[in-house]
Amino acid sequence: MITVDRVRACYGDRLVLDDITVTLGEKRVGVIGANGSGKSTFARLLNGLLLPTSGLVTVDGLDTRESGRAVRRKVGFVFQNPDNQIVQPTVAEDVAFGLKNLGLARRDIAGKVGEILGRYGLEHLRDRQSHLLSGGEKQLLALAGVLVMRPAYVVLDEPTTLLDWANRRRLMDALAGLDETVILVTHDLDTLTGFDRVLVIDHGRLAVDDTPREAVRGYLELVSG
Ligand SMILES: Nc1ncnc2c1ncn2[C@@H]1O[C@H](COP(=O)(O)OP(=O)(O)OP(=O)(O)O)[C@@H](O)[C@H]1O
Repeated sequence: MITVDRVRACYGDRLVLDDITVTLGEKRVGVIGANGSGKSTFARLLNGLLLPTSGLVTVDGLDTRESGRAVRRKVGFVFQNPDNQIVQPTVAEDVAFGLKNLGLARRDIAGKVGEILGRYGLEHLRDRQSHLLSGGEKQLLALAGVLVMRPAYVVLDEPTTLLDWANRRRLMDALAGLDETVILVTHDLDTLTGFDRVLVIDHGRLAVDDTPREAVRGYLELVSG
């Protein structure tokens, strides 16, 4: 369970999130809102990439301020732009990167990498240069690199914006099949079908917290004034 308790977040003296309190325990949570409303900032708080200016964020009881490393093992983060997280020259090396850092044996790493590449239809790309993949392939690789670490939670920040229809479908199918808890920041409102809960952030405040249908309705009301 992730708890966000009376959180404010500032960049310099600019207040971007104001007094957010929410407990996330559902398997599928969406986060929507206008450009600049604070969604990415909210997402980054959940795995300690960003620390609250005041208030508290905990993941399964761990304070992100005190236990950043343990929190990041629990909460995987998929960036909007996969180039921000693909760091190794080949696909297989990139997926293996986090496991190597954990000090796993070479044979265990190979097994886990093979399994995850197979699961996401990336096996044929294993020796390809990561930076030459298409946008959709990169997005799936970024997801695979996070999932191979077996996080309990996966936070995705607008993962479908670079994708064509087929790759968007692939990514959403991949997400639908996950056992992990998914927290998805998106502008792509139809990807929220079947979600348990959707939060709407408006000018740094939690404006709506409801079912997808009601949250989207509330969001459209907000943006149409
Ligand atoms: N590192 C930063 N330094 C200063 N201001 C920032 C920083 N990151 C974000 N902001 C500002 O904080 C506000 C919220 O940004 P955030 O990225 O959280 O919004 P968002 O809802 O994810 O937007 P979008 O839908 O456009 O991705 C914006 O006004 C943005 O300009």
